[in-house]
Amino acid sequence: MNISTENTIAQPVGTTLERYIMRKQAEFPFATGELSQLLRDIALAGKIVNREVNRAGLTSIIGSMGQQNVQGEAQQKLDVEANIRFIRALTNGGEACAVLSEEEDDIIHTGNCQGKYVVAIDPLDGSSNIDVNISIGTIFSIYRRVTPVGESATRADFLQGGRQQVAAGYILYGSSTMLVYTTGHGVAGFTYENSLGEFFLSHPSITIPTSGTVFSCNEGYWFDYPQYVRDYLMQCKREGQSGRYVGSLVADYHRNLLTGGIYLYPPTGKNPNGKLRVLYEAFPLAFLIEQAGGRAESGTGPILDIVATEFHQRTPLFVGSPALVERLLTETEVAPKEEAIEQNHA
Ligand SMILES: O=P(O)(O)OC[C@H]1O[C@](O)(COP(=O)(O)O)[C@@H](O)[C@@H]1O
Ligand SMILES: [Mg+2]
Ligand SMILES: [Mg+2]
Repeated sequence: MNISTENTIAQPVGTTLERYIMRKQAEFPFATGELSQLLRDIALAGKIVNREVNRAGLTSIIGSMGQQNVQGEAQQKLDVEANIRFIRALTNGGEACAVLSEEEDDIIHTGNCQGKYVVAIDPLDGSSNIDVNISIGTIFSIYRRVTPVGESATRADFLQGGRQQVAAGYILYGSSTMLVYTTGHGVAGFTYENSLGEFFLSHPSITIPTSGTVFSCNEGYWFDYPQYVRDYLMQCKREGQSGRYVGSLVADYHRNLLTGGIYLYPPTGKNPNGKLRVLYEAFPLAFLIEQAGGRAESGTGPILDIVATEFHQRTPLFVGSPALVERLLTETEVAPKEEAIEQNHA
């Protein structure tokens, strides 16, 4: 039987994440395999969380914990479970010596002092969407530690700066589940095949379109947005661009990454520093978007240039197609018809 007949009768299932990671590792002669193992550990926890997300309505996993996390936000049960799953996988894996999680006040020491890496993670992104069956995600950021191997990790390991990330990515629990990551050599995406229990390479080299016609932000805060953001959005509307906002950062970001667009979480009167967290939301997504040819800014400079001094520090975030981010930052003339339009709707 020739190859083409074979492929017709039994279609190849493709490249697994496991094989892809091994191949990539082989391209770097000095790689030890530890970062590869760390990525596998994250993928494993992602599979477990995916299982819980898929049956969320059938088990007692939906709903609030009735408590708040360190940032004063109501914790959902799945926030707590995802946090446990990722920390456990990273602890059992052995490559990460410490983890910083959105759900924890301080860093978690895994007990693996020989581990060369630290991981900052948003275990469950889009918490408000858990109970209503809408896409949610996980975001992760990996650094090589700066403290000596064998000792406990410290704040310095997590506060190195976004440009020191060695890998970053996210898992999107959407209409299909995807894992998208970068190690600084482009961006690859993998789709989860439930029946085989494996992520398969589905998007070998992701690049974001230079421009697009989608803006994603919570327009409920319109009157609290800075003038330059409102000017930009008015311009988008005059041009007939589309507004798309899921309310899960990972989902909004992923759509714009594939189709072109801009995600905005500006500073507001209530949250002058925005809402999103530097270390486990903005930094990893900024690293990844730059690797995909996009841009991520805070309004005062590139996200990756932020000097973070606190674990749970926040930042405004404008991220997406480079031409759209550029336009937001440069074309900020006051829109002449804005007042009139607002009065019309008063
Ligand atoms: O409801 P808002 O203010 O539009 O905020 C939505 C944003 O908040 C987040 O839910 C914050 O993330 P967490 O769910 O991890 O706290 C983002 O995913 C999302 O983009
Ligand atoms: Mg989040
Ligand atoms: Mg979260």
